[in-house]
Amino acid sequence: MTPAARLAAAAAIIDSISQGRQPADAVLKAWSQQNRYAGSGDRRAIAERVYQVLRARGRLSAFMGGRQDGRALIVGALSLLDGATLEEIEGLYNGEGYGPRPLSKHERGRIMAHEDAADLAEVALPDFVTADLKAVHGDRWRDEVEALSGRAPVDLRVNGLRATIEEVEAELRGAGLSPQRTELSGWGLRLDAEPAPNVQPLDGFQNGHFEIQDEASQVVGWLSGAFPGATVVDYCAGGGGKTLGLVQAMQGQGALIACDVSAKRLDNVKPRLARAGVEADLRLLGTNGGGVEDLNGQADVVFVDAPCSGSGAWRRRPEDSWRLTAEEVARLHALQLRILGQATKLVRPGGRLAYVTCSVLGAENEATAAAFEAAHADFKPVPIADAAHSADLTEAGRERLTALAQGNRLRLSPAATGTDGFFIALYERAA
Ligand SMILES: C[S@@+](CC[C@H](N)C(=O)[O-])C[C@H]1O[C@@H](n2cnc3c(N)ncnc32)[C@H](O)[C@@H]1O
Repeated sequence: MTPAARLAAAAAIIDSISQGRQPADAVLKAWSQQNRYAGSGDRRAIAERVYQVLRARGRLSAFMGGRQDGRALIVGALSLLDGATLEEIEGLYNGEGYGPRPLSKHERGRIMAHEDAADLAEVALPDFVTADLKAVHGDRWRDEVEALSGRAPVDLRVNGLRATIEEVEAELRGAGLSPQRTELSGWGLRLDAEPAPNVQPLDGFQNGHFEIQDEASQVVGWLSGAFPGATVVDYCAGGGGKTLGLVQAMQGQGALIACDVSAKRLDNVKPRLARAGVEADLRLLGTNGGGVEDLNGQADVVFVDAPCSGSGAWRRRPEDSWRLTAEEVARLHALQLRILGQATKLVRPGGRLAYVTCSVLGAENEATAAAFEAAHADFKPVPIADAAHSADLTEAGRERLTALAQGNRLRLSPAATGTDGFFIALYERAA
């Protein structure tokens, strides 16, 4: 494919991502299957262009005078992000072959405007998101916006029940990769996202020596208070990402009950448990919390990884950032409170409750924690500093997390910790 034909293909793919609800990855994969003439270099270049545009969509749309179509966004990217000159862009947009038609007067005018991407931070994300980040971070909101628009590395969690970190490092190096130890999690290894490391075929993955899991997602498990021999309920277990980390914190000893309202998601936990060589009691919950009555007042730790916007993972799924609405966030906030209320019943007197999201929004984090605290005087905030002694954290991690915490609440984010955005609030049920 010519460079111009790649741009035309990327524009069409961006349009189908905009018009549907499918993840960008799935749309790109479908396009590759339907366009077999595209070679691996074409597919890589097209995917890179699509992700570059998705990450900067708000800015590019503003730069192009509010247009949101794939063609305009790519013209904007060439000018604003790549720094291409008008002549260079006209060379690509000349209507020849499978390339895009020539530039319009309006498009030429936008290119001549010579704006700076950094000046467009205000419009990088939906307005209600920017307002939320400003309310939480004050002057530092720009850092959060910039970091959220970046690329995420690939983090692995070594399964200490099956392997040592040195063994996994050696296997990864043998496969030509360059793992770096993570700063906060004592079991984390970080790989560059580019070129995308393909770790799933490795023996270590197949044999459960490691899982793919963002460092912040590991850290919230280490802070949960799960200990060997405990009864731990993973209340919103989903596909089981945190479940496996919780079993590891329990050193495989005790009872782990993984619940979810989605049978399909719970099914996905089974092969992961088998690979990691651990067991959990999987329970399908009713939306009113039914199905775990036998555990009322029994759990040492209830871990609520609540449904949320997923905004903490926008580096990985940038298309979600402009699909989110303020109404959806309000719905999620109400759901988070309802689920927390249900989960409280399972905590034994003196036991722990951990509220977790992978969101960066105050509306789903501090606001939900504050509303929960106002309604549940019997749940006392536990300072993060008291939980940060976990041996699964690095020494630097213990210090850093203690310093970052605000009482019983902690935020991790691409800007603050170089991780996905996560939030945790810890409570203890009055004895
Ligand atoms: C953030 S995801 C959990 C991700 C999972 N813990 C992981 O690490 O892979 C939230 C989960 O909450 C579940 N959920 C939604 N409503 C729920 C409810 N009323 N009670 C319990 N879980 C619920 C969803 O099915 C979803 O799997």
